[in-house]
Amino acid sequence: MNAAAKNSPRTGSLPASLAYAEAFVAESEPSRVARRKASGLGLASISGGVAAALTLLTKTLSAKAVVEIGTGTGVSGLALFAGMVADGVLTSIDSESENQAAAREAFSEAAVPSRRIRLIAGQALNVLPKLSDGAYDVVFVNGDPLEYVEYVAQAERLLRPGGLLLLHHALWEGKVADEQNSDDEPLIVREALEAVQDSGLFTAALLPVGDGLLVAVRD
Ligand SMILES: C[S@@+](CC[C@H](N)C(=O)[O-])C[C@H]1O[C@@H](n2cnc3c(N)ncnc32)[C@H](O)[C@@H]1O
Repeated sequence: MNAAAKNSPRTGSLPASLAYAEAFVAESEPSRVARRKASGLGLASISGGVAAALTLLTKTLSAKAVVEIGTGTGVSGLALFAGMVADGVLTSIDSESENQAAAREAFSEAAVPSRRIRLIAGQALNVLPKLSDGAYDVVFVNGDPLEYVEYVAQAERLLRPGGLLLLHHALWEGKVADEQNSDDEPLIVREALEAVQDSGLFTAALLPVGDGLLVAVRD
């Protein structure tokens, strides 16, 4: 095989490569437990690859103040805490207090001090407007996909210059890329991605990790 063929993305099995990439960083025991609880509650959690990306990005930024929309049982929160500075605070919003109770257990299991955890039970679109302008290093979006356009608008306001918008499910089960697909979720996710592109406020990359992770830095 010549060097060009060896480096071609078409060489070998793409599904096997993606599975390899997803499992590249080992998952912690508290994260495994939180993932199992999520399954029991019928909730989806971020994949191992997305978790690794969240930790990497928050660590690169030395993130101190992070907003999460969609706490779930804490799989993504654990990944964010793993990258944040030692006294960083995660503000995480979820409409279901049962999910947040499971997340609190996961954070306790991982020995995250309670002063670093700010869990807010409520509808994201009621809570987000109460958070301060330009005060956050990262906004991670994993709540109601039908509200993604509004979440992007809130992130524009909440992020400091140089802060990161991380939007999960950016490829929504492979349906966002299919422009003929007009299901509600992919339609709204597509609109949210276009809002980021058209705002002129972000420099973005769409990573094909997990179900798709939009990474956009606030200019
Ligand atoms: C996919 S789960 C989040 C999973 C979590 N990020 C993780 O990986 O561990 C989505 C969560 O968003 C919450 N949610 C859905 N709609 C919401 C809304 N409008 N406001 C706040 N939370 C919402 C759900 O209760 C659920 O816990």
